[in-house]
Amino acid sequence: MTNMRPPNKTTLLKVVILGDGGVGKSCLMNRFVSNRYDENNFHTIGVEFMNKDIDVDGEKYTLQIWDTAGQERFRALRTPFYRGSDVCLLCYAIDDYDSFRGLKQWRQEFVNYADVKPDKFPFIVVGNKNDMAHHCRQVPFDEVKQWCDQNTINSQIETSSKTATNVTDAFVLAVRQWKHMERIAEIELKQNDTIDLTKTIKLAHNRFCCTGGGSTASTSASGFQASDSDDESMNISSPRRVGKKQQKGQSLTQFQL
Ligand SMILES: Nc1nc2c(ncn2[C@@H]2O[C@H](COP(=O)(O)OP(=O)(O)OP(=O)(O)O)[C@@H](O)[C@H]2O)c(=O)[nH]1
Repeated sequence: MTNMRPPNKTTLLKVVILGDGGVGKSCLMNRFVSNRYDENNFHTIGVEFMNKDIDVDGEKYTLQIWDTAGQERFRALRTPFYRGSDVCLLCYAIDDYDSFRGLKQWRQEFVNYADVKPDKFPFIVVGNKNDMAHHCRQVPFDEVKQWCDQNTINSQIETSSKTATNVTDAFVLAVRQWKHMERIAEIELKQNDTIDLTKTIKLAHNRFCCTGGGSTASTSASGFQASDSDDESMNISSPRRVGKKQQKGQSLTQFQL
């Protein structure tokens, strides 16, 4: 829980950057981590990651930033790395309307492979290349805001990796948005703290908590929906669990108490 956080503790956050090829994801990461900008960047193949320590609102974070390949042909190489992310930056370039239109698909791909609930996960929408001349702009800021509102995303920023405008701010915003979602998750956990014995509980077949077909009432009396992900996500006090949902095609056993 964040309010029980020991002083000087560093929180590790996995931040994944998604968006069409060429919108400037690698440049954004390199500018933020190394303060470098390369006009002639190569396309990313698969994924790359870099760490960066940052203080936000008096707390220490290590951001593990995952830069992914935007080109469609690398889809199978990037998607396995979405799982376990804490924040997702959805990037477009302000001079490329198609890259903005593509955000819907990027968000969906992330939701599917990271296995999170879209309205409970911290997404940040980043419009890169805002150093471009006014006449080059294809994506109005207001239109992006409207899209964000419709998709329950409340963080949006324009950046330029070239001129280093708002780059750090984008990552600070990401941390703040993560923290905001954590607080909401904590509140929800507290509200759901009492066990409702009349409620139908779904448990995944293959979890250790319901071995033998899950017929024991005591396992399901814990009052939570089991996740199919790693053991860390089974920690009921972890707000991260709140974003989990059933995996595609997974069979469920219904337990009626
Ligand atoms: N004007 C301008 N150009 C930029 C900016 N950021 C990146 N670029 C240009 O866009 C090119 C592509 O940037 P990358 O960071 O490689 O793009 P990417 O999104 O990582 O592309 P993939 O690896 O294919 O997914 C760079 O080589 C730069 O020439 C920016 O802020 N402003």
